[in-house]
Amino acid sequence: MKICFFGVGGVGGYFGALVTKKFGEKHDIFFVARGPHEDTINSQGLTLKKSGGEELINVSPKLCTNNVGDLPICDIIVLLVKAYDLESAIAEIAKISNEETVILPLLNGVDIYEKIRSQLDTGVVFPSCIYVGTHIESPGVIYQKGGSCKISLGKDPMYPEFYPRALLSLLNDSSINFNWENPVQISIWSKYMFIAAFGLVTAAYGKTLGEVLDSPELSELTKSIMNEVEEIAKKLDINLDNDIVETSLSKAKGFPYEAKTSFQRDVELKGEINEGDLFGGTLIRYGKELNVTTPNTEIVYTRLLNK
Ligand SMILES: NC(=O)C1=CN([C@@H]2O[C@H](COP(=O)(O)OP(=O)(O)OC[C@H]3O[C@@H](n4cnc5c(N)ncnc54)[C@H](OP(=O)(O)O)[C@@H]3O)[C@@H](O)[C@H]2O)C=CC1
Ligand SMILES: CC(C)(CO)C(=O)C(=O)O
Repeated sequence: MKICFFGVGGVGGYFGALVTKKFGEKHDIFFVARGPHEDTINSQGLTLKKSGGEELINVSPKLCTNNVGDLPICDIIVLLVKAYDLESAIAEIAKISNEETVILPLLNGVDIYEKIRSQLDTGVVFPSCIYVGTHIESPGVIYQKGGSCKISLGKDPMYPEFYPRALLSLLNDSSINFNWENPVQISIWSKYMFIAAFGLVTAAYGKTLGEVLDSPELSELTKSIMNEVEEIAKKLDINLDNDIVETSLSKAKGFPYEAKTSFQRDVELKGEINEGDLFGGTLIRYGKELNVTTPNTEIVYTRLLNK
């Protein structure tokens, strides 16, 4: 098979390394990367420090490139760019996919499937989400620490009968945990509740997940954003568990004290280029459309925009 990891940063690099370690000989595996990260992968391979660095994996794909013109039509594309790069990435992916290509986008967000479908009508696209704490430590090196590392994915509403046997075998045989869930929207919204609330608060106040949990004031603020997400989900008929806010809060205890959300990292490193609209902007828009007040999201998002 021809398999492309489009974006091998924190999450894409983590999964790309695991799949390449297992299947680099058997399948043609391609990485799309750019800049110094691409250069280092080409000269030294991609290194994954798994579970906080105790286990080291080093892999080389068949080709790492920033130009999809170098790639064939692929059977499987794992899409892992930040939301602000999604539109341009989809335009590139359209060039290496056909109607049979299986596309797995693991980005945070509740409307990623719709965003992809508004631009791409080929391929089979699986709505999904993932809990994993991982980032680019230095060019060519991915550092993973924390998170269940489990993917939730469900059927493509456009092809409800299509079961992605090859993709699921690939994940399974690469020792990647997943749940095939239908409907998957409950998991996607539960993950979104977690990351929108913790992402906004960690980024706006410059605190790690552990520091937010330690602060009664910031925990309460995180919880109040989660309550707003819950109200929006209710209006959309997404049946989240009754205790979803409590379980989402306690999920953060499963991450190391010093863990940062990917959103906090972006705000610290890249300033204004970040996924704020995916969290704050989207929630505020939903609130207006659905008549749900979102005062806490607004306070935190405004603080971020004024940073
Ligand atoms: N990191 C985490 O722990 C988690 C992240 N997520 C979500 O997963 C998604 C990906 O996040 P993450 O992996 O952290 O992001 P990263 O920024 O670490 O990785 C994305 C990579 O894709 C590259 N890229 C983007 N567009 C192109 C392009 N056209 N050509 C070549 N390379 C490209 C980026 O390059 P460059 O750096 O040059 O922009 C970057 O290396 C986000 O939606 C995030 O919210 C979900 C769960 C956990
Ligand atoms: C929840 C968390 C922290 C890890 O999955 C995440 O999704 C992120 O940092 O974007």
